[in-house]
Amino acid sequence: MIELHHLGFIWPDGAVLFDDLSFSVSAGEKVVLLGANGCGKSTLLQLLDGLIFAECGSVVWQGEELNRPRLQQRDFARRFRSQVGLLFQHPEAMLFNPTVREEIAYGPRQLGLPDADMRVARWAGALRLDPLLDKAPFSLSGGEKQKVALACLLALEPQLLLLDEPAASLDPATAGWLVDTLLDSNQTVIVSTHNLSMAAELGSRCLVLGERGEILFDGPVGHALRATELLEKANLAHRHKHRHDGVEHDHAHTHDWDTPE
Ligand SMILES: Nc1ncnc2c1ncn2[C@@H]1O[C@H](COP(=O)(O)OP(=O)(O)OP(=O)(O)O)[C@@H](O)[C@H]1O
Repeated sequence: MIELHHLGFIWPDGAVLFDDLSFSVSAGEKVVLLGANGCGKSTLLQLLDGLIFAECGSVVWQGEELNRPRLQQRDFARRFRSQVGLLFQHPEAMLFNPTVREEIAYGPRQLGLPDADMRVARWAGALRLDPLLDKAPFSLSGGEKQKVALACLLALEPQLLLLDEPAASLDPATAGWLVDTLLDSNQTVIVSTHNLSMAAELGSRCLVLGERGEILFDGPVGHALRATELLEKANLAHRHKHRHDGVEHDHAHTHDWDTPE
């Protein structure tokens, strides 16, 4: 489905993020990206979405290299944009239409899909956005905006969903709905999250990134979440010091997942 080969990425200010990063994701896989703040999860998702491009190495999508010239070809860009969708970490970045209804319909209409209205009804209904359909997206709460952004993406029904912290502002019921929806679908999903419980429920595979975006672990989510040293190395767990009856001890902690001590 999508492959990275020896990717190297440098920001315009000279900061090196990825160096020789390689992995591939097969059709239908649900992959969780775990890593501390600033390790490169959002940047990686933007590289996979063809919004930014690497200095060296390549991103290959369904056998075709994803690069600037190819995305300037109308047919390729149209095919790629209809089959790959990115949910931005900050939903405001995606919302610019006057109403929620138009916002959700925008993508399907841009792609010339004939059933845009049906898609709006389906995904607004699923995310319980019906009462908000005639409201302006900018007037919504943080969680409501995130739901609208999700509805926009899901309405495109892409083959590959790139989700950047999709549950950050969602209430537990909606986050649970999202996990179930993704698990029930045959879409390929690459999701970044700090939410280790969600990672455990959603992913069969996870990539744990180190400080400079290097892969520290690529394997089953359950293994990663039980690997205390790995979690500490990736800054996903930290050591708490405790003092009881004059005896001090410390142990590793995550905040939403019980790591073995
Ligand atoms: N436009 C930019 N120019 C230079 N450096 C940048 C730019 N955007 C991001 N960075 C840097 O790239 C690194 C990776 O950022 P990124 O947003 O991908 O991290 P992240 O893993 O998604 O973090 P978080 O968990 O905090 O969302 C950070 O050190 C960040 O400061």
